This record gives sequence, structure tokens and C-alpha cells, in this order.
Amino acid sequence: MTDRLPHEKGFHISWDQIHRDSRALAWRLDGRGPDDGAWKAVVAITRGGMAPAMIVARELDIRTVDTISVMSYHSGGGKADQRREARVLKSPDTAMMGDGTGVLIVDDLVDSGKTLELVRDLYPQAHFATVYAKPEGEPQVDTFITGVSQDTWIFFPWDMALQYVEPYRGQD
Ligand SMILES: O=P(O)(O)OC[C@H]1O[C@H](OP(=O)(O)OP(=O)(O)O)[C@H](O)[C@@H]1O
Ligand code: HPA
Ligand SMILES: [Mg+2]
Repeated sequence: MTDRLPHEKGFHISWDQIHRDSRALAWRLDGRGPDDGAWKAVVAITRGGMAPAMIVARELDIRTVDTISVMSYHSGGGKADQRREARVLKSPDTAMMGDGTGVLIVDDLVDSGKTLELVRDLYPQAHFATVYAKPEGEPQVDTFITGVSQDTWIFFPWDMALQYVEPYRGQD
């Protein structure tokens, strides 16, 4: 069961498209680190940020890669007053992270911004990059490639499978 509702539109991303868009993100970030443009490390926000982070690390030849595990969930009682919250399940290496200076923190998308808000509180000097961004979360992200409307649900390739669909004009 996803919290997909009440999203009106679906944006279906193929492996090829997430690869192309993640490479575009890497090229956008190249040379923008604090130390003569270099980045110290890449940290993926698991799990959705792992594929984009791997591509960014490969494109920018960064070999210090770590993860921060964040789980978002709905808190509160009935559906109406449920708030989207997030908590950290696993942290990256403390010595490497410091205040986040020189660290690229990568995720697949920002929606409400709750996930990035939580991580930014921990590492305020890090650079936050996502492949996709919805308007509500844009204030939390420093660099993103493609904006999508708030009422769009993004389907990632790891959440989908190729399957048969009936012809447009069914047999009589
Ligand atoms: O801006 P927000 O409203 O916080 O939503 C964005 C986050 O939600 C999704 O992760 P999810 O929490 O579903 O976990 P997963 O990446 O492990 O699937 C997505 O990968 C982002 O990390
Ligand atoms: N797609 C997939 N996962 C998500 C989304 C989305 O649009 N928003 C929050 N998590
Ligand atoms: Mg995620």
C-alpha cells in the first residue's frame, strides 16, 4: 500500500531515464564543491538515493561513499491528522561528516521536504541534491534536475516491472 493517494498523476521513470537524469545531476554538481570545487564524499539517503548517488560518485570519480538511513512514516491518529515524520535508522561515519562541509548528500526526490529537513539539521553545511523535486520540498534542496507538480506520484524503476497491457482496441 503506498501513500500514493490523492496524487492525480503518475510519472513513470525507466532505468534509462534515472541514469540519464542522475548523470545530468552529476554534471550540474561538478566543480561546485567548497575546496577548489572538489567534493569530499557522497552520502546516499537510503534507499531511494542509492542508485543516483552511485551514478554521481562514478561520474565525479568520488570514492568516499557512505549512507544515511532515513525512514519516513505517518504519525498521529486518523488519516485526516496524519503528519509525515522521518527518523534516522543508521548514520554515516561521524569523523568523515563533521558539519557536512564538502559532502554531497543525494536522494532520488524531495516531496514534502521532511527527509531533507531532518538530514540538513544534522549536517547544515552539506550540499543537498536530488534528481526530482516537488514544489513543497524545493526550499530544502540545493540542486535538482527536474521539477514535478505536487499532485504527481513518481514511480521509480525499482518499484516497477515490465508487464503486458491489453491492446487499446480490444478484440470484439
Ligand atoms: O520529502 P519527503 O516527503 O520526506 O519524501 C521524500 C523521501 O521519500 C522517499 O523515501 P521513503 O521515505 O519512501 O524511503 P525509501 O527511499 O527507503 O523508499 C524518497 O526516496 C525520499 O527519500
Ligand atoms: N514517489 C515515490 N516515493 C515518494 C514520493 C513519490 O512521488 N513522494 C514521497 N516518496
Ligand atoms: Mg527515500
